[in-house]
Amino acid sequence: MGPTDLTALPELPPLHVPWPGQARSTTVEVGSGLLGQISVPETQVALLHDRALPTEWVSRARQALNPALVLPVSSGESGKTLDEVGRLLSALAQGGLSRAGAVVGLGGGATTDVAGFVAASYLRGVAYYAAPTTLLGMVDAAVGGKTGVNLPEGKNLVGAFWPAQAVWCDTETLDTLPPRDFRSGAAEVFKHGLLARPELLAQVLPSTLSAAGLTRFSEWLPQLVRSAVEVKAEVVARDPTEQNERAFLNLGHTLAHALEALTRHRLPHGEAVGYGLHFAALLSEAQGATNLSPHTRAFLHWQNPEPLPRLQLDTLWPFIARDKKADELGPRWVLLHGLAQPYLARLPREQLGDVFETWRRDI
Ligand SMILES: NC(=O)c1ccc[n+]([C@@H]2O[C@H](COP(=O)([O-])OP(=O)(O)OC[C@H]3O[C@@H](n4cnc5c(N)ncnc54)[C@H](O)[C@@H]3O)[C@@H](O)[C@H]2O)c1
Ligand SMILES: O=C(O)C(=O)C[C@@H](O)[C@H](O)[C@H](O)COP(=O)(O)O
Ligand SMILES: [Zn+2]
Repeated sequence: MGPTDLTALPELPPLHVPWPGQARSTTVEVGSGLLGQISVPETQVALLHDRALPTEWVSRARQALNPALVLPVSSGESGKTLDEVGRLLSALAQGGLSRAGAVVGLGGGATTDVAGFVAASYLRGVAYYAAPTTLLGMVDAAVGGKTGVNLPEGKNLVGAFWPAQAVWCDTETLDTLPPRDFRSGAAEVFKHGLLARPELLAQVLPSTLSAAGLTRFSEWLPQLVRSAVEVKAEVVARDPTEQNERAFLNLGHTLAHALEALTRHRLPHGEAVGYGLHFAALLSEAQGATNLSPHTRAFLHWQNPEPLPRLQLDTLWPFIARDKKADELGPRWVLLHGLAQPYLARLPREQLGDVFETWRRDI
């Protein structure tokens, strides 16, 4: 499918994600060319952008926001460290950003996770806005208020819930996103499809028999981003701080985060999630569900993630055991009774071995 004239498509109305018990809400806008039109009410703005982002997107945001401070953030997971956060906080202090100022994060999910955490910590919290430039950032990372960084002991082990006031998803920025990063982000769209909206599965993979599927140029891309955001927004509005059903958004992530930590983050998050979704589908089938793994197997085939080294469950276990959903009784897994029927389960470790071997053979 070739490029489409997105200006010919209808404008999508903004989505408002309420924050229960608080006066604020997040406005999520999706459209092509939004970046050149963004604005914030605060007069003093610090723009934190992925250092490796094409300059065109940084220039557009600079022109629109006229920021007092422009701070490049180390790209990807290498920026999701406490050292990087410390460096950025010092730069804000030295630059004189006041409590009335705002932080704007521009980049993929890694950058918006860091920028959001910096906004949450600086002066005990300043206004935060997100301009995600990856598919994953748009459909997942920038929405819902989870911000933070990694520790050597595991993924996202430090952070804060600090929702953005606005999230601007400019789908034009995806024009420069490498295809591998695009396919990586599609894992979170697929996850939202499995969790709540099965029609999204067919939009990512129009036919499980063909390799053709979603691309940066698919005419339904802005609508797909919006639909995927809606799934997350509905859950987050009911359970913003993961006391309950928000844990479902972690489908596939117990294994994914362990794979990321074990590979020292060389495996991109979305590829780890692709592997994790397949493991969750196989585990769900071992508990009685049917017809889930054909979907996740087809997705993995389409996504074509980096091959994994030979892995043992024993090697992954310490990371699985530290998953944030674990409690004193051990890890909890997000499973599916069927499409759009998630539940949480505690499984004895002995039950995982056979499924792990099947997964290993499949990937
Ligand atoms: N906070 C949340 O709720 C949440 C949800 C999902 C994922 N995450 C986090 O998001 C991160 C993954 O996000 P990601 O997949 O966006 O990875 P990323 O931020 O590392 O970006 C992937 C790559 O794309 C490049 N890039 C970004 N935008 C580009 C563009 N428009 N053109 C060209 N290159 C571009 C980046 O430089 C990087 O190399 C992980 O750290 C994950 O833990 C957070
Ligand atoms: O927003 C959520 O909640 C999610 O679980 C979305 C995940 O895709 C995302 O990777 C999130 O960062 C994982 O959160 P964590 O609490 O397990 O670190
Ligand atoms: Zn994720």
